[in-house]
Amino acid sequence: MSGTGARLLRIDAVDAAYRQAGAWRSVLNRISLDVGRGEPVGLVGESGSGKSTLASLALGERRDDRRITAGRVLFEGTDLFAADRASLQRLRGARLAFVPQNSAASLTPTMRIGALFREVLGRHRAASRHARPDRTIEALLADVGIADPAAAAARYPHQFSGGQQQRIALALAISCEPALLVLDEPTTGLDPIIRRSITDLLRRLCRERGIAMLLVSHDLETVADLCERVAVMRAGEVVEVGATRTVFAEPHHAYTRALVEAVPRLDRPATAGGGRVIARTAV
Ligand SMILES: Nc1ncnc2c1ncn2[C@@H]1O[C@H](COP(=O)(O)OP(=O)(O)OP(=O)(O)O)[C@@H](O)[C@H]1O
Repeated sequence: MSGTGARLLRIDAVDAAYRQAGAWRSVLNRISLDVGRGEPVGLVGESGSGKSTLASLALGERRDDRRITAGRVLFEGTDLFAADRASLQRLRGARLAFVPQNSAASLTPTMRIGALFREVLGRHRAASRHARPDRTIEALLADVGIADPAAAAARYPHQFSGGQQQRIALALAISCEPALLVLDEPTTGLDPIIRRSITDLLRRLCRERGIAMLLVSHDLETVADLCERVAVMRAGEVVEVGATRTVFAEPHHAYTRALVEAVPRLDRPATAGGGRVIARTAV
């Protein structure tokens, strides 16, 4: 699946600013970026360059201390910052889903896994489409590799390992069949083996279900593994965007070159399967 499909998300010449000490400070400067249906797109760049801000705007998140001063964010043709709150609410969590950094910790500790799913499915009407929500929940848990899903649904998050919690959080994010998954550093802080298994799972889930991804990460290897296209940000601007292989193998912008050169080993050849152009970084 590739970015040749219809545009799903269109970030169109967006400027954004945060209020700090009573004044508005610009943090995004005429950012444009599209994500096609089913397309995985990575967002990399230096700390503070605006990646999380852009991801949050892609989710239509409104905050009193932030404003869009120019441009638009369109999701399936809806202007997320002109839409009324009810329309936005309908989109968020259903068509648009978010996987935060350390998503395992985002599972409510006092709720059983089954109840967590029923709450999310119920909130977005998806449950009513399924005659047997328990079956849906068990199928989702099985799909992310949780053994004995019926028993798992009756347990609490702390009764699972960190890696399993991460898988459950992913299953929860895709439970409403979103068209776009926005992920903020989904593999940061994970040990290398769990990171690899979560990356493989994400790739499979999104491919099988045709889910597009906007993936914010400092981990260029994960981006190279998962994303067909990548945008490189610096100081509130997209300095380079293109096919991940090309951008990482032949960076045009000096900043991208420095970023890629900072990865310890770049000498492993690209593989057909994962599309990796960057070798495993030292972890
Ligand atoms: N709530 C806020 N109030 C004021 N400024 C903010 C706020 N959140 C972010 N910023 C500023 O906006 C800019 C972009 O921050 P953002 O978190 O989007 O960058 P980032 O690329 O995701 O960084 P990192 O990789 O460190 O997470 C930074 O200068 C940051 O200080």
